[in-house]
Amino acid sequence: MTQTPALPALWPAPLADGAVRATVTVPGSKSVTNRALVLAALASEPGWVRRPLRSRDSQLMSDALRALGVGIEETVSSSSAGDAGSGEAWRVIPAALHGPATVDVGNAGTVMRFLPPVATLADGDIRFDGDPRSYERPLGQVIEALRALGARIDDGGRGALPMTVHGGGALEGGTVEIDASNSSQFVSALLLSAPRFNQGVEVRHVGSTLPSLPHIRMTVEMLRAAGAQVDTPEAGGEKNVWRVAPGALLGRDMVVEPDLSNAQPFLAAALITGGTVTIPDWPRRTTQPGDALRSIFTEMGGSCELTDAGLVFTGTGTVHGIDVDLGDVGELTPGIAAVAALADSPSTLRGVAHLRLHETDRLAALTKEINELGGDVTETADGLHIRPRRLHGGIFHTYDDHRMATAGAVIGLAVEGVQIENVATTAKTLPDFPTMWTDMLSGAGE
Ligand SMILES: O=C(O)C1=C[C@@H](OP(=O)(O)O)[C@@H](O)[C@H](O)C1
Ligand SMILES: C=C(OP(=O)(O)O)C(=O)O
Repeated sequence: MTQTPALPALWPAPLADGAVRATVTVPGSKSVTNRALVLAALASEPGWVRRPLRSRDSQLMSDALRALGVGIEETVSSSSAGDAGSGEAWRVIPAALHGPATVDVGNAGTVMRFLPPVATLADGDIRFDGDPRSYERPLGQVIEALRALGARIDDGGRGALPMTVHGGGALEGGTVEIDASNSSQFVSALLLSAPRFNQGVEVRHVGSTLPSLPHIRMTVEMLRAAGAQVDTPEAGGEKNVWRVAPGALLGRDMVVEPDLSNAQPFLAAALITGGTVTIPDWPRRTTQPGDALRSIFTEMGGSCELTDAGLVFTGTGTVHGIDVDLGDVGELTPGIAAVAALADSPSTLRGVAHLRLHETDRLAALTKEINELGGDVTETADGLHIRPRRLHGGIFHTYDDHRMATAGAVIGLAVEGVQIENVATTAKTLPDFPTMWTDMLSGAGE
């Protein structure tokens, strides 16, 4: 990670003085990095995580796994995987998991959901704590599911953090029902550790909706790549039922794809300024929800092409409103809302009620912050109505939410005088964002 110079409490978002033309290399996916770390830590032999994301969320994950006894050596190397694998690489050396230990989850959904099942396999007490917001983010369903599978957890009756998992060195596993309508991460959490449960797991989602399905597919694909046997609804199984058989996970050489959701502000910059931004290494096939930006931002007025140089995205400078269900790709909502506020027609963003439980209540935060710049946004039961208005400068508050900060920067490209409060919060998944943003505006890589 490059050392970012101290950032001001209020960061003046730069205004674009013309069409943006840049090539932007986006760091590794948070979701892939943190899954790769968990799977490598639970494997029966050492493995590699190549091109990992270095950010607060991945640091919290690796610190936590180290606290449980896992070895993680950070190296720079070349690999037999060729160019795709060269650069930074973490060697993960699994070990018997030990308590007592303390895990700081920060405000990382992946850490607070994926690690309690891992902690049940440790031979002692694992205390989980985190940022104040982590106490409010839903975890009760994971706690109850783990109890049903044989775990002992002391959460003081809160169904939330802080809590202690009394690891017994093993977990029985078996069949469990869970309502994952508040977060797909509940399902991913139970599946990721399940090869190590005595009976594996059968997870039955019983809620009315299930957000972020691509992230569950990511979990399944990465489990399979690590040698796990997984049955899914897609493979002809029962709807909303996933099964993972018990068995050893293999030590793999995993190359992390660029974080396509973090490519969003840069693509948005091309869209709204009528410029062109190229994102190298955009995968031709991926489970990342950010891939949906190709179609969503095309519908909003841009065009794109997957070339050998990466994804080349071009805007016309005219942005259209959109009516779209973002239930599968909820983490894209703040960036889409920012673009929609600059469009030539209204937008309706649906299917994202669960965003009220993310880093902050994103529906309330987007409504308030865009409206304070002169916008006209209203919350609906499951999303936002955005009627574009001429916006003016002002302070864009971020509520410790990395995607609020990048959304504010997108608006600031087109609206003079936008100041982003605590832009440093982008360190959650994209620590170099302010530098990357100014580099993009100076035409870096062209
Ligand atoms: O499993 C994952 O890596 C994620 C799943 C999604 O969570 P929700 O299902 O809670 O939205 C997504 O929003 C989050 O950024 C990452
Ligand atoms: C919802 C998000 O993060 P988390 O992994 O903390 O849930 C996100 O990155 O948009």
